[in-house]
Amino acid sequence: MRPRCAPVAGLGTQQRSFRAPRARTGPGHTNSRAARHHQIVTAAAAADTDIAALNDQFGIPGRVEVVAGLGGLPTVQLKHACGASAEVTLFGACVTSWKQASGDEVLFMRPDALQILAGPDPKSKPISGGIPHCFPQFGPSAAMQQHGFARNSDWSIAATSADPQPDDQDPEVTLVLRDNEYTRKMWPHAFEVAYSVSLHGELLQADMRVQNTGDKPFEFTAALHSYIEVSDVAEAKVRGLKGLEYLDKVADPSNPTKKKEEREEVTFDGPTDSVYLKARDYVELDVGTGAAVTVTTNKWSDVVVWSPWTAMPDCYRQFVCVESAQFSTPVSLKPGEFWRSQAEWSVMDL
Ligand SMILES: O=P(O)(O)OC[C@H]1O[C@@H](O)[C@H](O)[C@@H](O)[C@@H]1O
Repeated sequence: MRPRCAPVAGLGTQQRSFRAPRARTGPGHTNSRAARHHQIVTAAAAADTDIAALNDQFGIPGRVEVVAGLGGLPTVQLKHACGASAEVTLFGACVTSWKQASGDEVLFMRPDALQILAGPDPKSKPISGGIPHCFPQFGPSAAMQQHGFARNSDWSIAATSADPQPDDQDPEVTLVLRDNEYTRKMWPHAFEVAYSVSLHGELLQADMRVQNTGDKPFEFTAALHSYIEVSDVAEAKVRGLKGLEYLDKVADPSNPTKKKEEREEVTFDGPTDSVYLKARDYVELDVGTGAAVTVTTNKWSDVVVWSPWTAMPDCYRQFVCVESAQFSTPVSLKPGEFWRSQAEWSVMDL
């Protein structure tokens, strides 16, 4: 990623741009074709993965398109009027691309990102890279895959939208995942996760809502596992963590050591796997090109910083994960209750 030419509006803790909750329209509601191209497209969640049919149902010309994305996977492409774009796959609801108006990619896809398509069981491996999910656990645990099943599941499109004002065309997609036979085998709970991804100029926003739709309480942990491209891991620095306690998982992930971060800037000279507890709502990653990626959150309690170092010899120099997580305090939901959290990423010139 090269530095951007101009600063992005809405950076930092003072200029949070989380929007008011948007009412969700229930199943069966579909707008006329003309109306939906101007405002909101909403429909019953589509399980169908036929790309053309999905595009016909949810596409908004010039702003939202369902395409064959990474590895041919059905993917929702968001395009902002400023030239920025993002892509979200239905498999895993993974943000596989986020580009600035210049065309520069911000996220990193690992070379093994497409392993899912090669294996005999496509649900055995998540997409490695971009912004995948961890739900209902930020792992590991014996009960299921390392970071839960959400990133190994097929999500459905619930709605797309693009605001009609010429200067505020913010494309958005909302994907949903509900419990099903596959999830109940590992986690016997009824739930719905709604996940909205939107572009506001060059800024990327994600809004996650988890609801308990069953008749017994459950607990979960979660994360947005963002892989961010850096010029070289040795040049990368994470700011905003000083003074925080963290769990150092490098020596033994299941028995981490608690430490206190004394550094103003966290740098990398070996494997790093740290969960910063009760973190602030703003952290930035200096990517070493004269730009930083900022992460501003609402309700995510922790920040994870991960570099595999030479455990991934082909790619470790090219990325750092700075993740927004809910790990130190698992969320408990009673029947009918829901939890919501948001994160936004932007690029800032230094
Ligand atoms: O599942 P992925 O995408 O390969 O990421 C694995 C890593 O994810 C990080 O969030 C964890 O802190 C690491 O312990 C783990 O190794």
